[in-house]
Amino acid sequence: MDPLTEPSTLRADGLALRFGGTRALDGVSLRLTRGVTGLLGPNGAGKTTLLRVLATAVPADDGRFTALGHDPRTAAGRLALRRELGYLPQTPGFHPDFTAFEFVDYVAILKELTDRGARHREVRRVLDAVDLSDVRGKRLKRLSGGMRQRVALAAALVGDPGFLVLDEPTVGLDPEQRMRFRDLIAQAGEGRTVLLSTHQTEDVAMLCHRVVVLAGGRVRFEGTPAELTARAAGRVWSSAERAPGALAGWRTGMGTFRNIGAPPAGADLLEPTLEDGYLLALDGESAEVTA
Ligand SMILES: Nc1ncnc2c1ncn2[C@@H]1O[C@H](COP(=O)(O)OP(=O)(O)OP(=O)(O)O)[C@@H](O)[C@H]1O
Repeated sequence: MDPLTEPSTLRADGLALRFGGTRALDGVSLRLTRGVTGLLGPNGAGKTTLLRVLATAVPADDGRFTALGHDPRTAAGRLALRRELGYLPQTPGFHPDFTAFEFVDYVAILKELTDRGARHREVRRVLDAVDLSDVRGKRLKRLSGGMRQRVALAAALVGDPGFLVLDEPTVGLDPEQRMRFRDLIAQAGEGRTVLLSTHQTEDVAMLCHRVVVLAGGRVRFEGTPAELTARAAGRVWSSAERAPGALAGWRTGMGTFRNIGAPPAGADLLEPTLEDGYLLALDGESAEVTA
């Protein structure tokens, strides 16, 4: 799959949504293709709001989008899109006394899988896909946080949706669980359009083919992870003292400072990371990292 020649599966133009005086989305336009796109942004950037709009949980005040060819502004378009949608919200509404199987089965019923036998096979399939077959009879309140996240992912995968919206699915997971989750998301991204909101730049570097940076309700960057990293080329340097002109800078474990911004002449340049490119894309918005 070549991301440059892949056709757009989602097109959003000028999406806007206000909460009182807050412009949570302030004219968001973007294109998604099949594969996993990472959505990065500081707290309050509008990520959850954007995902809720794209998951048809809330309508935008202005702008429009189509996903998998469906336009959710009509009731028929909304229904068609919801039938092809898997949504893992930031705080999944679990009933703690449901077992893992019952919860996913309940979601499958909501997704109109009416044939009981076929539905139960599908529930077993997705629980198996997230490696939870052994605990499918356990109540959710007895599962660890990481297991509950996997139950939520299984619920999002029910019915093999073509469009997956995942809101910070790796939050609260330990590094080993996060690695397993990345693998599951990468598998889910094969042939599907996946939009993954995260604060983890490593998640994006390791599994996304595209990345969108959102801040203040606006898209600050849209491109490949390599392009975001390349933005920081020649703009990351090391110094013995805190560099007053740096956009962001912090003391490393080695005792030296790692600085981002316009380097002074003769600076000792460092290899940039995706996180450096991300902080530069925010252009100072939330990039005052001082330690
Ligand atoms: N239901 C709501 N009522 C009022 N304000 C809201 C509501 N939902 C979001 N907001 C505001 O809209 C802005 C965007 O919030 P949103 O939750 O989309 O950001 P986010 O990027 O997901 O943040 P985080 O990374 O902290 O989850 C914030 O200023 C938030 O306070």
